[in-house]
Amino acid sequence: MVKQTIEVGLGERSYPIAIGPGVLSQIGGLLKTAGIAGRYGIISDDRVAALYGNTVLAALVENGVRADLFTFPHGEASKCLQTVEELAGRLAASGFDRTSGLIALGGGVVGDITGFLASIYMRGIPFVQIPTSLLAQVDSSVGGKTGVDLTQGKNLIGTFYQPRAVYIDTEVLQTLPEEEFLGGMAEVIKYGASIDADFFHWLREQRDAIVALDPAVIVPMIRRCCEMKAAVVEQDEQESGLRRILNFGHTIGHAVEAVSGYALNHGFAVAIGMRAVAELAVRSGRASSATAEQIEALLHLYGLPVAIPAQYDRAALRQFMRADKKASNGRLVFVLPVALGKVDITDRIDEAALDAVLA
Ligand SMILES: NC(=O)c1ccc[n+]([C@@H]2O[C@H](COP(=O)([O-])OP(=O)(O)OC[C@H]3O[C@@H](n4cnc5c(N)ncnc54)[C@H](O)[C@@H]3O)[C@@H](O)[C@H]2O)c1
Ligand SMILES: O=C(O)C(=O)C[C@@H](O)[C@H](O)[C@H](O)COP(=O)(O)O
Ligand SMILES: [Zn+2]
Repeated sequence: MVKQTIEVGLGERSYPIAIGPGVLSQIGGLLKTAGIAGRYGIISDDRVAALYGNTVLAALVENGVRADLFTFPHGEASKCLQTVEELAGRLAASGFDRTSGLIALGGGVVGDITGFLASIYMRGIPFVQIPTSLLAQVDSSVGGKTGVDLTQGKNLIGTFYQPRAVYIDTEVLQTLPEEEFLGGMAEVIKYGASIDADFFHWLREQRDAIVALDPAVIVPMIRRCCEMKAAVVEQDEQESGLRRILNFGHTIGHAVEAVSGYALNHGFAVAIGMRAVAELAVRSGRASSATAEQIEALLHLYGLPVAIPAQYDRAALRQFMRADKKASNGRLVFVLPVALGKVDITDRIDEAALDAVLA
């Protein structure tokens, strides 16, 4: 199948997203067009590096590019300042300078860390994304949000820093554990529920082909998500308004993820957060129960969790929600689904309704 390309139009910071099976086998040639003159540091986690690190390394070496591979332990616990500091130290000790570039080879954790590191190493060096999880291919590799977690909450340290290019090889999804694939489907469903009702219905109709990783549906599905994200980011790169819609399900989702001690994957937490906020929309009189039921049914269809586990401390959930970046002047901000494919952003939420949803 031929590789497809989408452009993220951000003026001088515009970049291409190449999507298709076999992109990784062409990566040496593709990277030549990314405009990075010097050495490459490939940043990956231990799991992804074991699967694909040498492929990328060899492709660069074959194309006459000097490259080194740096890894850290997989998992959200690595998404912290300590990992960034350690990687920066290793780059400096290996002689990486301002002509160098980074490659994020992995899921969203690798992408967020690498983008953040690239944005601050020697006050900024270029980087490219090679996302290998579904979640990273449909969401985190596009749009330039980078960062790490604090014990106080998710993504509390970070920058907006766009990659030079995004290279999506859909074949790498063959090795992705099922749970991680389903986590990615939560962000896919997010786009349908919040932006595109037709896409939402398509996801229901194509469920069997999607979970079977049929390229005839996987490639267009990833492409459509990237198109929607690019369109939002082009209009509101630094989230002064519209971009908040990409946070649908995240106000409660991020808190659920944090209370789980990051044991719950991000996508599962977002699924729980989307169902919770759909119920909140109904209880606030902003959405019909039919809309909430359709969202919950699609999450179920993909085997995603929808209930906040009973053992999660509700006071701790509230505390993490208050620490969210979108809270302002002590008021929580929610992205409410008012109809399929349409959301409202509001800080006017009835406390009793929120209490009922969290209960
Ligand atoms: N920057 C953004 O816009 C943005 C958007 C959404 C999510 N995120 C962040 O992304 C992170 C979640 O990303 P994630 O779900 O990719 O998690 P992840 O990066 O931890 O990857 C999930 C697991 O899958 C493994 N893996 C990845 N690709 C693989 C492959 N092809 N084969 C086998 N194993 C593979 C990884 O080693 C890891 O163990 C969270 O930190 C979240 O906050 C950021
Ligand atoms: O790109 C965005 O904008 C998003 O909100 C995408 C989200 O899926 C993602 O989880 C993002 O990292 C959340 O950002 P945050 O600023 O709310 O922490
Ligand atoms: Zn997310």
